[in-house]
Amino acid sequence: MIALALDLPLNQFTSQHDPLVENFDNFELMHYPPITPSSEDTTKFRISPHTDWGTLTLLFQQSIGGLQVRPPHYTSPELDLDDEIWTSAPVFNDMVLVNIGDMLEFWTAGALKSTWHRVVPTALHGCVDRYTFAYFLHPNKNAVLVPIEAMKRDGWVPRFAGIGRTAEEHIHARITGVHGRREEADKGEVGKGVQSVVVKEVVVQPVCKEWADSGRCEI
Ligand SMILES: O=C(O)CCC(=O)C(=O)O
Ligand SMILES: [Fe+2]
Repeated sequence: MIALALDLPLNQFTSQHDPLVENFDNFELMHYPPITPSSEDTTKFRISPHTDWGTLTLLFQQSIGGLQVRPPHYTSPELDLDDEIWTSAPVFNDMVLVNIGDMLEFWTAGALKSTWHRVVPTALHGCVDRYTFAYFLHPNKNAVLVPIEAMKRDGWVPRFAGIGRTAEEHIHARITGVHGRREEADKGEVGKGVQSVVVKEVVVQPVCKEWADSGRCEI
């Protein structure tokens, strides 16, 4: 459908996602324990701003909320994540939320943007466990990350230094960005996993008396 929408050959992307070729697809179950009133985490991101590394991410969420997205108007690798207006993503228990990842941004020369997103604490995070299922769809690990000929355009500034790298090289670069030494990482790659940034405007409010007393409450 994405190929169709972009007027590209219908196998443009499916050919890069061959089930017989090794890839980095993974399926994660994430658990965010309730935040207790005394917890320092009440002022921090639950997941700091990042983009996903693959082609698409399918998110199966509960109605707890907390996921926010950044409007996709950036053009420069010099991102200022602090001055942005973030929009809360709607949560529908019976729907799948689809995020565009880095690979599609590479291939479409930024016409499709890898969605910046983060998870912030909301009042409900003080009361209940938050669970998310995420399916991270990745291309063949030897897929090459260059803009598709028909999508090339002047003026596109790639966020990553790695135009022409393979999907596997991109994943390794991003892992280094998150877990490795910062000076070895591309600028755009520092993000997910960096838990030390404080969100000053977000305060978790107790939504029920029990929570204020015990740190847990019944919904
Ligand atoms: O838990 C969520 O809602 C988002 C998780 C996420 O962005 C990720 O794991 O990449
Ligand atoms: Fe993500």
